[in-house]
Amino acid sequence: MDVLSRESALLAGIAVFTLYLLHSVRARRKGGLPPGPPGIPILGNLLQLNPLRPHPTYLKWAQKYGPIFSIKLGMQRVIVLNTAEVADELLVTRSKLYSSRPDLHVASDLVSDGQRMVLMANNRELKIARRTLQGILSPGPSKKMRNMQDLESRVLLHDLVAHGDSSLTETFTEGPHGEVPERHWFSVFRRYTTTIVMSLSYGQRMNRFLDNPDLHKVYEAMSVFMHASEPGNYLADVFPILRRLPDMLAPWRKEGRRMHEWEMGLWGKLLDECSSDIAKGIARTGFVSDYLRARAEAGLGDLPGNGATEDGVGWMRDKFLAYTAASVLEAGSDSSSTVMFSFILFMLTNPAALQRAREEMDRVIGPDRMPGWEDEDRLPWLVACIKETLRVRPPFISGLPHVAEEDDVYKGYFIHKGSMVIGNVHGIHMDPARYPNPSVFDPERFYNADSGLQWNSGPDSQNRANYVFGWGRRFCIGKHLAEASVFIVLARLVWGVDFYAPADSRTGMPILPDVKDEASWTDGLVSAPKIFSVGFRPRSEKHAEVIRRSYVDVQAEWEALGQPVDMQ
Ligand code: HEM
Repeated sequence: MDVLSRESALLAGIAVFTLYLLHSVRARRKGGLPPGPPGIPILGNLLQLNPLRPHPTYLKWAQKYGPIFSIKLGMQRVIVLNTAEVADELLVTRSKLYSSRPDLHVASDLVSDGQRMVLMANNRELKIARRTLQGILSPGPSKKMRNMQDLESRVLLHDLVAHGDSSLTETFTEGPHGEVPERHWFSVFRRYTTTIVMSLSYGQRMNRFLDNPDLHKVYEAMSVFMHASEPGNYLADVFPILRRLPDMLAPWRKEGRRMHEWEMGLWGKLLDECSSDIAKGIARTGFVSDYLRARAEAGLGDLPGNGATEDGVGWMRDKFLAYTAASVLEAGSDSSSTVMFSFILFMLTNPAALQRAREEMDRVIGPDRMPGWEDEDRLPWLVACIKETLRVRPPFISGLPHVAEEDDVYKGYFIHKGSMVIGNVHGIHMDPARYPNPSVFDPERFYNADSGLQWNSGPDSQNRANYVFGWGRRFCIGKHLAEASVFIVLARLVWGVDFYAPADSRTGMPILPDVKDEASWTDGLVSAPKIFSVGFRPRSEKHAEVIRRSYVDVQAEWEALGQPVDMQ
């Protein structure tokens, strides 16, 4: 160990011990914490769970300690909420107190320069970003994206059929951080989800999934940022005192700033290109160009820097605007495609459910046209299958952590200011009182042929079918867009495409990942199926003809809209 590392380790040790003493005295004085598994000094419960995959352990502890339990990860007190009732009470009814985020120094202050909304405390900037995005993502405005969702989902069907058996005949290996190989069928879906949010933000579509560095960069940026946010990766996140160390003793600072520069090469470049097109009088759509034009009309054409103006309006400055668009690109890409991959996996592992979905589709729609949103009410089995997919495998399976902004008391339990508070989505979805036989994939629990269709995914806390979109003031702002995408893509997939797993040459059985084995899923914030092999072909010649024709029509639409046509 060199001198610098020895000094850093010594300093860290002293800091850890001092903070540990302070925390223990405070906790003892207040008392009344929710129950929880005993930990060890300093590390608390850190060694008892995998921080990148905590949900199986959270479930075990929920079964032992009940609706609310408390653990300690190093110095960080964590309160985990395991029933819909307690999560609704704290994260919705008391949302004012529970809407901050953990203080992630490296991911937020350094990598994001404090501008990434998903990591922001419950502050003025967050309100400004949310208000701006409400303007494009609340129920009415989000419907304006339906034209793009319609056209892009037609392209997706064509791309899948063109992909055919490629993912069965080629060998693919995931990258060390779960990177998806470009030619794998996952990329066909990823192009769809990313092109939607790219059109929404910058009015530009992604017209190919192969040889498209910008598409990969969006996922790379997410991977960099998620890696930087992983609990325990940086001591400076856990021990704020270390943030005062000089640069030579704080290697994370250089690394964080380097990541920020790299990110700005993507997010900053997108904004710069948009500004320069506007300056040249080139027509651009998308919320960023609308925002820049409105800002210029307000006399604030040039507004470099971070944060927002101090006036009553609170105009976002350039970097804040670039990162708000980035939040849409990041939050809207991986999450929605994960649901699509999980749906395909659950349908293939539950062939009777898939067969029933196809029969419903044939009865209601037939082979001569593709389904649309107007058909939703008449496809209750398909919707039940999507809801059950969301319940069994929510993308953010351990929720996104909130933070208590004040001391609070719940049913006699003391919750310290600064505690991380986690809505245990998996625990709630596996609560047998709410979902009998919770580990079984059973769309029947959501099937109701007679009642009008409702997605019931919040934000109201009554009668929610699932908790995949979070809670309260941090509730997912893209829910309406996401549900519309998930529905149209999966309805059209079931309608027109026969998707199948490779068969074992000896037994003839399909080769599929074991959905109950955690090793089949990625770890980290978003838990997605790891890549698996699937082939795609049209369900009949008639379906093939509709898919072909509609792809040709879409190309004409792109030209009319001034968008690039598709490329293979
Ligand atoms: C199926 C797809 C999606 C899922 C499962 C999902 C889920 C979530 C969850 C769990 C949160 C955190 C909620 C909380 O802290 O309580 C969140 C936040 C967010 N989502 Fe989504 N999301 C999806 C799609 C989208 C889309 C399509 C967009 C944008 C177009 C989007 C934009 C955001 C943003 C900007 C935030 C941060 C909000 C904040 O921190 O205040 N999401 N999402």
